[in-house]
Amino acid sequence: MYALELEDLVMHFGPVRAVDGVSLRIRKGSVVALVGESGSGKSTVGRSIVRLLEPTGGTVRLADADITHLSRRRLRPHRRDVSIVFQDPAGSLDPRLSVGDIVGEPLRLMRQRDTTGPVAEALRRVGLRPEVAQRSPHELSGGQRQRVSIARALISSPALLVADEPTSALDVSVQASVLNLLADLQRDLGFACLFITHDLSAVEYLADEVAVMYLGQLVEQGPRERIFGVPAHPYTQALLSAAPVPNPVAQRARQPVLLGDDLPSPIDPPPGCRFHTRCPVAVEKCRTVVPEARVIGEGGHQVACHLVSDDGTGPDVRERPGRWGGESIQTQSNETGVAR
Ligand SMILES: Nc1ncnc2c1ncn2[C@@H]1O[C@H](COP(=O)(O)OP(=O)(O)OP(=O)(O)O)[C@@H](O)[C@H]1O
Repeated sequence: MYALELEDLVMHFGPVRAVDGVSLRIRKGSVVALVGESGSGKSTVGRSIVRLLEPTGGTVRLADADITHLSRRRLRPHRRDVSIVFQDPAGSLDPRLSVGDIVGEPLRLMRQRDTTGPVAEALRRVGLRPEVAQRSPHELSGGQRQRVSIARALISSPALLVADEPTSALDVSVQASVLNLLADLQRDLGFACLFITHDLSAVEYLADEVAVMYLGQLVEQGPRERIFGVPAHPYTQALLSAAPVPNPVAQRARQPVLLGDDLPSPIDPPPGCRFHTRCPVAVEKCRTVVPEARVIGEGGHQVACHLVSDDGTGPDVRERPGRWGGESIQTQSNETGVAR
């Protein structure tokens, strides 16, 4: 039933607690977006799933197989279960190889000898002509290179694709076409996808579910309509308030909640709720007690916040636009969480 199950995933780099207890499931054929600001640990989750990293703790299960600590050799049979597309196609494609060799490599690693036909088909699927197989990746544009990495990722028909900011290094003019391509391929081929992104409009367009990450942990997850319609966590609300909307009139009327300060260091995360140092509505409990994730609504909508009640009601920080964070919290919020 699930293409991916993460249970309490932990990934530390020495003292850096990049990922600190992430539990997430992706149903076969569904798209889950992983959002959160830069440095929250999204790429580290992605790299752990494809086992470019060996997790410090927890479990990674692909199509029912626990791959958390498998050796390179024992991972080989699971290559068909998952592929990854990186942000920067220039950095992820070996310039010494032809496009054909790059796209066909996953099949060769699975001991398939003649890859010409599948490579041509994979290129066609991503909108490139078969002749591109003879070219070198550096002769291609950024958008074409990203199509090559998508062709390579999908040639083995993986059950799960991890797409790590697949369009954010591209020229704005080609971002939409690559995003459309991914959406079409996902619909036609039916793979599940973990879509890591900053771009909330892309999330609304592509994702079935959304998981919101803050400083190594998930603060909220659930169906897309719930996350966009009734976001419960103050961090999710702040993220949504700052995202651009397509309508320029609505855009001008919007007043974002600006989170002051930078993301705290994952070396020494704040005690209690990790978001409390920047939260406009934090109360004393938030500074000391770690909030557990609880289901608050349909579709498994979960949130980890003391201030949200079991039926999902709670403060909406979008009613308090402006700049928040750092010392301002100490003086602007009181014990009931109401700003003075
Ligand atoms: N190999 C590493 N060694 C030490 N620290 C690392 C390593 N990789 C990532 N980190 C740290 O882990 C934290 C999470 O990084 P990660 O790249 O996963 O975040 P992210 O949410 O994907 O950010 P971005 O959107 O900028 O890619 C950051 O503080 C980062 O500096």
